[in-house]
Amino acid sequence: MKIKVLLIAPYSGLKELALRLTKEQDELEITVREGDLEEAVAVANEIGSEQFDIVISRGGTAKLLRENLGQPVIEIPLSGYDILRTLTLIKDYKGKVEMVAFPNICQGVNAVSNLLDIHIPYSVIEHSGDVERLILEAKAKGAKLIVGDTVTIKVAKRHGLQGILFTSGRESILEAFQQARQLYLVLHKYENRGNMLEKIMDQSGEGVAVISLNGELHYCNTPFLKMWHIADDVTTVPLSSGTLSGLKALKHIMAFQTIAFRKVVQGRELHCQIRYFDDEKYLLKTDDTFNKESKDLTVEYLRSSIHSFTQIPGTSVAIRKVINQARKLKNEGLMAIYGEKGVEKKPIAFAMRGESVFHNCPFLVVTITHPSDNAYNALKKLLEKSKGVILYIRGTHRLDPVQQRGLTMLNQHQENRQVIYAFYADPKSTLEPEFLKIFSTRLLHIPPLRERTEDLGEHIRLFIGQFNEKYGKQVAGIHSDALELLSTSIWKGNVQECESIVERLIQHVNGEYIHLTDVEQVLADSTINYKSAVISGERTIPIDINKPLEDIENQIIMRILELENMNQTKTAERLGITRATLWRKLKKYEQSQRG
Ligand SMILES: Nc1ncnc2c1ncn2[C@@H]1O[C@H](COP(=O)(O)OP(=O)(O)OP(=O)(O)O)[C@@H](O)[C@H]1O
Repeated sequence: MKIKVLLIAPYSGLKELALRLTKEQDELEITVREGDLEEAVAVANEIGSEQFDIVISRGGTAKLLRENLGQPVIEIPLSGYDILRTLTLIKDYKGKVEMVAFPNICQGVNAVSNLLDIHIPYSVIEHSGDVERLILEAKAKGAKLIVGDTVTIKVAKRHGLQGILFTSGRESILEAFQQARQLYLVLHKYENRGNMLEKIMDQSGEGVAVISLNGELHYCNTPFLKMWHIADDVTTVPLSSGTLSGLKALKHIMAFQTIAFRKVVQGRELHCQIRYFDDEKYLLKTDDTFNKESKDLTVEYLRSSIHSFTQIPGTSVAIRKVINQARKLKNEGLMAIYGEKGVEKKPIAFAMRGESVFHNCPFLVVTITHPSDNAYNALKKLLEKSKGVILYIRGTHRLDPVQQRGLTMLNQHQENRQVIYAFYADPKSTLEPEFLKIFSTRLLHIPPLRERTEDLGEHIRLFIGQFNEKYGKQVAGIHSDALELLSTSIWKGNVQECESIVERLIQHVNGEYIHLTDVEQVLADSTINYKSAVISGERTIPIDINKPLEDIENQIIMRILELENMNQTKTAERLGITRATLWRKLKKYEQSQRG
């Protein structure tokens, strides 16, 4: 396939010469037209320059075409021979000569004329609109002959002067053809490479984009467009201004750490990861299936609708005590919070933030998913370098004793930053004493939901409202016997579990009230055997005999751990095994679940 070239000659002589030379070019299919400056742009548009791979022209016309066309434009040079030829022609001219030309011609002529010791006064054309004035000035100074560019000669003749054009000769045109061949090869190579990369990006299941933190979208692949439901000509990424300003505040952390956040698009939750890319641009990756993090430490930027303690449901003595204590601790730069899974540790931390000196700080959930040197070093870096944020850190109890002691060496009190260590169990029974000491007087305990069941009704009502909205239902309440059954449940997953049970109830019921039978049916279908758990009370637990022995053993261990407030020493004692054996069993089970 031949390279398609459009050559627009600013003067007829160049057109004639080019036409003669095209015959010798096997690899090029050259179309030659004539046109100077704006006229050349009109010619290019008329012929449809987009069908050509490369455009060739000369001087100011080439410059103008470059500004107006999408194609690469090659300029026919003015070689030393070309200049020499013209200078030889004018050297014996008796009248006054002046050169009026574009900068590149002036430079070339100067270099050659200096060598030959021929000095021609000259004026440089910066803009094509200057030509008229410069010619008139030359005329006023007594010039009879003007040498220069096509446009200069035209104007000079109009003002009654002689004009000689610096013409490009054969070798200059051939040089332009050679450049066209080379440029095409390079472009073709990059185009192939670009197409291949685009295909690879499109085939990856992930949505990938490059954005600026003002929302500008610089690049994205096809999966990204689909996940975000945007058209391919969209130039901004649809993130809320709140999220964008939060991300801006996290710029310095993104320079060394990927930050995760979630975004709901048309009811689907997208898991997003963002990190500094290059030149004030950020790489945003999104996944619409839950992507199990394989990294040892993850950082998630979490936003919340909770800004005050009044948004924390419940009136029980237990929750009021929590709120009182949280109010006292809210402005502490370093503190800890503990309570079972789903007990509302994060909502309470958000309420504290809303009423504290840290209310403008982005909230980052830092999780040690695998206790390793990598996780420890990443955490240390975050503690050393982050400012203006709340770091809510989970999983430090899984670090080894040396690493835990290492954390105590860091200056964790930074201005305008809060560090909250979060635990499931009382850290007094699990942490290295030295590490514990740095926050032990600022420790907030959130009791499990089963110890404040009088709050259950309020939680359930709020969740009913929330899920009515989500599923378009009109459930008005729950019958007292149904609520009573729920109140006697263990709620191993606490408020989080209550939320998912109410979600299932709302999906299940069709009438206006949740009845006892609805609760019984939903609980019977749920993975945890509530009914038996309710009946069994503390001393017995339900056992699914269809499960493998390892699962049953773990179920027993977890129940005793729960009853012993996650204290491993007491649990081991109660089970009649050593603490090391208990630890090994838990670890083995955890690994078998993961693997
Ligand atoms: N960012 C949030 N904004 C508003 N409500 C939230 C937020 N996070 C959680 N909740 C509500 O609070 C309930 C309990 O929260 P969550 O499960 O996060 O508790 P937690 O104790 O922090 O959990 P975990 O132990 O898993 O860290 C959730 O079921 C949800 O209803």
